[in-house]
Amino acid sequence: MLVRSEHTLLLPSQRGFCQPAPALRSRRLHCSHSIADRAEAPAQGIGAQQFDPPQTQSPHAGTSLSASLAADVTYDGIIAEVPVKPASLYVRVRRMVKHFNTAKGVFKAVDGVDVNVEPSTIVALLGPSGSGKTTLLRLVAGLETPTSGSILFDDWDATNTPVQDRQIGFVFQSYALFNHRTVAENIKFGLEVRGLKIDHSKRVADLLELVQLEGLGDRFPRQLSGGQRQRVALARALASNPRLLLLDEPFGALDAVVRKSLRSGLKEIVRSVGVTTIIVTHDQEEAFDLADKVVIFNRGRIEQQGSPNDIIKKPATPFIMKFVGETNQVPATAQVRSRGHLFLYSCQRTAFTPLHTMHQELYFTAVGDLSSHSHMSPHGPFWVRHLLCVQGACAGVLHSQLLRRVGFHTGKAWAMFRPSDMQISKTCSDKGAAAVVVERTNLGWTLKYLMRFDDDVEVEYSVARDQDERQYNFSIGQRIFVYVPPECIMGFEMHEIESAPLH
Ligand SMILES: Nc1ncnc2c1ncn2[C@@H]1O[C@H](COP(=O)(O)OP(=O)(O)OP(=O)(O)O)[C@@H](O)[C@H]1O
Repeated sequence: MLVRSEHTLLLPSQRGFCQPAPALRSRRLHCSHSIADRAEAPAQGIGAQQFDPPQTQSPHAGTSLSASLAADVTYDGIIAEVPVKPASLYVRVRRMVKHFNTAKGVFKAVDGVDVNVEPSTIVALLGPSGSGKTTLLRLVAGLETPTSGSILFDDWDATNTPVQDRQIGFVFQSYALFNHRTVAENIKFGLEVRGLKIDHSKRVADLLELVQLEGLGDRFPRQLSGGQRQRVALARALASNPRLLLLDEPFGALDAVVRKSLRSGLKEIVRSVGVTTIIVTHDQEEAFDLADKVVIFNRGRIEQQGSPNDIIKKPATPFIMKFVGETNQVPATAQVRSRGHLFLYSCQRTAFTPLHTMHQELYFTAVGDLSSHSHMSPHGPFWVRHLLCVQGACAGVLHSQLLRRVGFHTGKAWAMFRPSDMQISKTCSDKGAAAVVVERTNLGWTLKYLMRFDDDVEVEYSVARDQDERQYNFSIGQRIFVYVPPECIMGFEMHEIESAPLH
């Protein structure tokens, strides 16, 4: 049954933040230490302990998240006892900048970042190493002072609020558990630092149940698997009923199988509790599976943010296109001559389409719209939108006039497309550029072909094994024809794709 007496004590003050308790100083030091240690943390011993989602399910499962959070809770267990809607926080990061002074000068780790984290949602910060993800998390936590910019927690400007007053739960890759304390004592620590006057034993028992570690409260961390230790860390972070949960590579030290099972457990728990959550991860699968919104960092800036679906289906920049999923990249103005046909698969900023078939005097030119998302270059990138077809002897002149009219300049351009968007045919047509199969790699359920066009440009094509058996089964040296629908091609210039750290 629902017990309300406990969680009324856990509700935040009207301002939205609890006042600092004297004991919190030690927590602050502890948190700083944990983050600083993260990069150096050795890989932990890994147990193959499975972590299935908790059996306690919300009766509102299947309804919208906000509806289930707002509803009266009528089921058993700790999930029902956590104050849901009032605890979830709306986090807004505004024009955030963080510079570090280094021997080489000022380093822009975070360079003008805006992020909204809606209440009760999970946001994943994803990006290459050194792109600024952890620095942003530390800024949100209050473990770093911004060079400029602000952080709003609901309507409260939390930019200068000390870490101990932010009512945040942390989970880090290195667990940061006390080895000399039992599991139960570690979880209890999360309550003690907040000075919460509640029945600690019951709360600990409930949290152990939530993370599926019932019966293990008396063990010491060294007697647990890596996955179990991480669940203790999660229980401890949730013990103080945080309004914001920050996770920094929480599963980074675990093997793929444990990561996956912990991930589904985490998702269930975070959704059930309704706590606003920000997770830093290197793992794209983790980010796309866990998060309502994925924020992709590159060189201290946000390259794109949106739902996992948006990012996968509508990558805004060549960097995202390359970072998320497989891509083929081909140079511009490359031509393929085959059986009297001239194929152009990128002409300045045109696309991978036949430009000219010598016999028919037929010209195609693909014209792209500049991407509205582009902030990297005034000229691109773009997605191809229209295909124009002109016939006759003056077509070449029209073609170059057209390019001038739509404003394409003559920098070195490239075209990029996903192997999954390639259409491969065994027979020659105006729709395909000729290539030869040069390599076939067996990847188990999929096969990867390497195909070389007549001008030596190579592209990869992956296909499911059963589809290959039914449809392709190409042999090395076989002549094939490759077509990519223009709307699946992104044109760009090389400097738009750089991801080296800023200095
Ligand atoms: N205290 C510091 N002094 C100087 N440079 C720093 C400091 N902290 C971070 N940096 C630099 O800022 C950049 C961003 O670091 P950050 O830890 O935020 O990256 P990240 O995206 O989280 O990387 P990773 O995924 O490898 O953890 C890095 O190049 C890092 O070296």
